[in-house]
Amino acid sequence: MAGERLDDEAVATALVELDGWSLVEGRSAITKTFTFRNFNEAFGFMTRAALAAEKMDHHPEWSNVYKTVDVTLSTHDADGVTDLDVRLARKMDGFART
Ligand SMILES: C[C@H](O)[C@H](O)[C@H]1CNC2=NC(N)=NC(=O)C2=N1
Repeated sequence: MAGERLDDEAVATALVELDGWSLVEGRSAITKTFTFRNFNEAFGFMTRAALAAEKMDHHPEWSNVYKTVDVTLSTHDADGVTDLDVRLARKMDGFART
């Protein structure tokens, strides 16, 4: 279900089309800090992302402080970054723009 783990080079290629994501040092995962105007926007983003994640059956590691949301994506079943992470990252970027 989760698909193949991408190697670092494939992840780097995938990161090019994403906005502001980077590779986590020391593990196969990608990360981004989203900063919003206020808590309401941050939590609205989390709500949309949570519903999308649940629909995909693919869940983020994340934390929220006031108007920032720190997100790390990795596929635990594959022990690394897969296409699912790239797809969820793309959706999150879309939710953050609206
Ligand atoms: C049983 C269930 O489908 C799996 O445990 C799913 C749930 N959500 C998941 N989320 C993430 N990020 N990685 C996974 O491997 C994963 N596996």
